[in-house]
Amino acid sequence: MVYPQLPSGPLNMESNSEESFHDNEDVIDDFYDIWLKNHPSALSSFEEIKSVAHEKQMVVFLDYDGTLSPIVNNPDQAFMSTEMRSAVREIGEHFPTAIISGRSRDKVFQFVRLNNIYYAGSHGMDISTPSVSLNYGNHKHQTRTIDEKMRSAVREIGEHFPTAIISGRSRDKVFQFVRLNNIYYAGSHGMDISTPSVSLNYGNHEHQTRTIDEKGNDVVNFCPVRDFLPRIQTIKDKLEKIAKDIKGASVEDNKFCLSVHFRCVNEEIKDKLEKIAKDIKGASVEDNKFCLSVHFRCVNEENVGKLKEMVESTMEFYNDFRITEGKKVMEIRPIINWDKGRALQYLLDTLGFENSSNVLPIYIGDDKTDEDAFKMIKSIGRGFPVAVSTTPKETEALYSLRDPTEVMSFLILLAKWKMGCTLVN
Ligand SMILES: O=P(O)(O)OC[C@H]1O[C@H](O[C@H]2O[C@H](CO)[C@@H](O)[C@H](O)[C@H]2O)[C@H](O)[C@@H](O)[C@@H]1O
Repeated sequence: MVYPQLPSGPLNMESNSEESFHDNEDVIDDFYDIWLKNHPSALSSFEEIKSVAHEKQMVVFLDYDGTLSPIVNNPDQAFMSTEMRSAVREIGEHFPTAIISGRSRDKVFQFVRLNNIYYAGSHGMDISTPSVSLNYGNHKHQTRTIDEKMRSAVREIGEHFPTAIISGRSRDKVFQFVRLNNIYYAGSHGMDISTPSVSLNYGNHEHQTRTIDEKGNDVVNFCPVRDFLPRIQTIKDKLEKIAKDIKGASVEDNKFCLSVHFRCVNEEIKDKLEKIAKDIKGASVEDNKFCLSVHFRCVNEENVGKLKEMVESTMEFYNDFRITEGKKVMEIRPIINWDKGRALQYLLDTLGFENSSNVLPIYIGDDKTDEDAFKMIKSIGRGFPVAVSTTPKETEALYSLRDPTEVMSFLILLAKWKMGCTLVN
């Protein structure tokens, strides 16, 4: 498929339609008709989409707020309808499907509660895929958590081979996570090892002690750093005092080692923003885990400028974060070269569609951050970027849908079409 050139629209529009057409409702309809010519409805273009997608692998990407759920005043009440949930479930049955949202990944999952799709939160900075996909893509920022499938795989390995887990955590903590009795555990970066007592026949006996574990088994503990324990506790006390003064920092006791965590240090920013929001009626701060949102949908027009100024001047002290603006929301995000477009590419690679010319990504979204995903599809040169908007706006998308209701009709149509193809074949 040759990716058509995006038309240069005749309208001078800002990219946030909610802002640009706020007071101009009379002219919206006329402009919308002109805009539709450049960004035709994905519903009325369905025949064309079908003919391009025929015998290709479509991968579906969806934004959450304003796309699967209507925009409402209270961000915690942005529920999706039961009908929308079934439509997305259906889509997930027929196509690899992911939701890429500005919300925290956990929160989107709480809203959507579907297990047959993938989730990317914090504007694509926090992605979860099945662990088999760890064969693909860039592993640098990937972590695994042990789920039941993983536990049975390790149990199975332990049945066939002598198996050990060597972790930086304390030995007890790893055991609590893994809970398997047929493998060995080494904690504190290997400084605390427990094996069955037969191993007393081998190796250096200097740091070995024989004990009986809680199940009555004779075990050998190897620990070359036991003498360090009192000093580690003193250091821990000192570090805890320091961490107490830095919001979000914490100290983890790994028995013979200590970890100082700083993943949540942007708690400090959250704290400052919350103080600002408290003084401005209607403003609120939402914690999206790796990003923060300052909402001003319910703030009086005359106070919005003041709020924005205060947030901007607070953020001047944190030059590793940037502010982007969405629909009546300021989004505070780490300055890294990562956005919804990069997340889309990562998901395509991770799900095994790297370099496949057969793949057609479709992305449906309503806000500014979705433009990064539209641009990525454009740079791939194949696929369907779809903007959700009731008013004309500047966008990189090729197609459009008016609102979540039209999104739902489109998803239903897409799933039905695919089901038909599957039945015929
Ligand atoms: O990427 P998204 O899933 O679209 O998330 C972007 C922001 O969406 C949410 O805010 C928007 O929806 C709220 C509920 O309808 C509305 O009250 C708010 O004015 C909108 O901006 C979410 O609450 C934000 O944290 C996201 O950044």
